Amino acid sequence: MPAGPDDPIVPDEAATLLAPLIGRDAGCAGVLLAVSGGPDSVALLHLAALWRERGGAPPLFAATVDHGLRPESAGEAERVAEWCAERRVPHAVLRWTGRKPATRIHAAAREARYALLAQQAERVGATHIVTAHHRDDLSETVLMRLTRGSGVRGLAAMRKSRPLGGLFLVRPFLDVSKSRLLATLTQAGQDWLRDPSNADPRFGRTRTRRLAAMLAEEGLDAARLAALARRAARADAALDEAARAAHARHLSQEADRRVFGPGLLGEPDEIMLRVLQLELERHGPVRLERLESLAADLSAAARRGHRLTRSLAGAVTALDGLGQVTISAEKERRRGRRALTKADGSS
Ligand SMILES: Nc1ncnc2c1ncn2[C@@H]1O[C@H](COP(=O)(O)OP(=O)(O)OP(=O)(O)O)[C@@H](O)[C@H]1O
Repeated sequence: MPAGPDDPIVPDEAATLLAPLIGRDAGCAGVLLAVSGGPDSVALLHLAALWRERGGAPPLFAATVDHGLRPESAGEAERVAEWCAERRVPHAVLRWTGRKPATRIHAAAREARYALLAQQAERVGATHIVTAHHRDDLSETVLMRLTRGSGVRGLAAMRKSRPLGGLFLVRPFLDVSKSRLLATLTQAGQDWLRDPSNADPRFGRTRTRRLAAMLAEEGLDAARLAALARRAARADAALDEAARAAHARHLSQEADRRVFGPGLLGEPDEIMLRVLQLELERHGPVRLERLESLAADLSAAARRGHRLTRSLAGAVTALDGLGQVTISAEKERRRGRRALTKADGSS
């Protein structure tokens, strides 16, 4: 009988969830569990240890990042260390000692956290870092992206597995509801830490949770939002593949200047946009809205046989009268112009 939405996860199911992503067959030589001490990641620790008891699990390690942002954080990391010791999972506390910015602290903490986890994984020889993001996290991320007007890629939200430097970042619980993780801990008699920031309305995620509760009453629940993310991820992967093929097809010259034949502007808008994105992201980050406006301007100019030059993301995109698009680094273009001026003898 399939498990109900609030049923605890049983040991066999733990193996089914974890093995395809971090089993030895998945090329995993060691796993670093990211355990904050919250219920989700304590459930991850508990289930991974259960899986190891049954055999077939790779070597397990755990780490807690102490961001040093709340006075209780050091003590909390010690509690996690105890829960890991009870399961004979080697545990490390990783301290964020870098400068703490005055704004966007949440984003900076996240960036520092992944960097510290990656360093620790390399130190212990783990190839995979595992977090306990679950279906409710996924659906909240989709909702946040919807409110920001994201495209297909943004709506795909989180992937179960993605590269992180030379490692893999794995999220085996994306199909599992938070209530099941809580039920698992309750059944096991395992305690967890209550993070006060989870109820703080200043954080966007807390506001999104309220919105999620309202939408669920209308039928747009976590399962449906997660299904949307899955479908968006599938579409995104197909579009990416088509864009890579179009990129290879239209790139006619590869040197400092990259030249794309006129066929690029005849591609469907989404493919053309992604080819431009692939190219521009080699120079710097680029916002979707800016990319859309560049693509629209290029198409409109090409239709009229006009030329066009635009600077974006540290690169210059130039359309000639024949529909060819050339992309070069802004500084190379400047260097080229200086060389020309010198050769002219003008100053
Ligand atoms: N301090 C921490 N130490 C170790 N792991 C952590 C820590 N904080 C979060 N994690 C891991 O990340 C998972 C998600 O945590 P959380 O939802 O708080 O992340 P977030 O701040 O929303 O950022 P993101 O979703 O981008 O990782 C946790 O279940 C846990 O596996």
